[in-house]
Amino acid sequence: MKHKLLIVEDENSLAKQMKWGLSQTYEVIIANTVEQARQLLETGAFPVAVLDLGLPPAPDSPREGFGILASVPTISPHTKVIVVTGNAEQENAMKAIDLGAADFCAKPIDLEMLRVILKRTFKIHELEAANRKLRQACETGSAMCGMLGISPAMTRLSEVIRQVSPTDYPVLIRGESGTGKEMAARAIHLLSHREREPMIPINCGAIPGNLLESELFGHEKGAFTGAHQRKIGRLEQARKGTVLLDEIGDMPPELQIRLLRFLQEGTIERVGGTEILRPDVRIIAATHVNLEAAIEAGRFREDLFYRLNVVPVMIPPLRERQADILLIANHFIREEAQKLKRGQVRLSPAAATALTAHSWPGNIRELQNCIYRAMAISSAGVIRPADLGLPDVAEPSEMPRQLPTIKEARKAAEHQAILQALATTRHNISQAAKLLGISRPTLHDLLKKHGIKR
Ligand SMILES: Nc1ncnc2c1ncn2[C@@H]1O[C@H](COP(=O)(O)OP(=O)(O)OP(=O)(O)O)[C@@H](O)[C@H]1O
Repeated sequence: MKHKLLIVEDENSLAKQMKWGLSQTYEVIIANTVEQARQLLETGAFPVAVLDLGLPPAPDSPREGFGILASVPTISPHTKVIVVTGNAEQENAMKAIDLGAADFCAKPIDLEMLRVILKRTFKIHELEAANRKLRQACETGSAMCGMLGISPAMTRLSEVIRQVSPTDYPVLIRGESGTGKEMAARAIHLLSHREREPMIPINCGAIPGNLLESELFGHEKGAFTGAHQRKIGRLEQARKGTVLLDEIGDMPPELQIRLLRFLQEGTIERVGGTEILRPDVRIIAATHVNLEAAIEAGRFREDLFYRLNVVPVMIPPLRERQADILLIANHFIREEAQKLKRGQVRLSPAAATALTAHSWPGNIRELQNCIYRAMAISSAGVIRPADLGLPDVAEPSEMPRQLPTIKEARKAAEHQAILQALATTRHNISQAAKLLGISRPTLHDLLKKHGIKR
């Protein structure tokens, strides 16, 4: 389904040209007047709007455009606005950004440029929508901003996240691939005072060094060949929000110096610019590599490491939080069943055992893929070990590093058995009690003892 795009433009020929150029990607709707624009925005159906500032009755001044822009937070708070300005109206563009526009595009419109800006703006809208969803999950208290987990390791992690969120300190999140580092960063953002502003993630390993520089810090028009327009970098764009620097270990050395300067002095300059800017953003960095080894090898600056590592947050691998496996697996099953419009789907007891016995080298992402695959091939609403691609009975691949005491082992086994029974019976207490060979009241007592919520 195409995203809806509102274009507010009184010049018919220009409106038609934009519609013609963008209709393949977006469902374009044109408003020629301020009144039409307001009515369409009030429907709340547009993630993004392109707004010409000069509109009748005053087409030669930005007055009407600024008027609409200022009312967007009230009439359609989630719509991102890209303003269109005359070529010589840099000042209006900056004022529009100040009033809350997401970006700007100069006339005459370069459709290629507009496409790039639109793609980015729709992406930001999408990220913010995901943030809102998670915030709702936080508010309902069903999970730590979507982060499910009942294992002791997750309980400790939740505490650290709650402590660090309200501070403005940089945070370094470490953990293996797929353990939930980005999710933890979102939780920190959502529980901070910056929650209503965007959290913008950048994968430092996926963008070549020179592009990463202007992506992060922005550039001025003419800063290098191909820099046709000023570009606002992510640090500026995130205003009052959070920037997540994912795979920070892959950041090139020259950018490490610029980032260090920002962390020390709070200032940046756009590439090719001289203006000193002070973006108000919080930095969260994440890595799955051993940064100490990268420092040793001369690939990562030690001074930057200490600046970023003010609060270290470690996400334990899934194999160290066995109690979470069935909880998270069942969550993915429910989510996927809803998406695929399937009725109830459950794990067979053997599948539940196979899931908990597997060592999950790819962590939660591997578990997620495994469940999605199983949902695609399983039939009759039951997932069996073969659907998961797991052996019927799997031995743990590693010796535990630290042996639990008998008391701890009993408690963990009890906890695990209860979770399995609940997962198998889809939380039917009578059936779960029967499976466990205990009475319903005893099971209720045990649920309370283990802090397991229905
Ligand atoms: N505790 C959790 N509860 C539910 N879902 C989770 C949890 N942790 C992670 N996920 C889900 O697992 C997937 C991987 O998480 P995420 O992208 O945050 O991991 P990551 O460590 O940042 O991965 P990578 O190192 O590959 O960037 C996502 O789909 C996320 O929603």
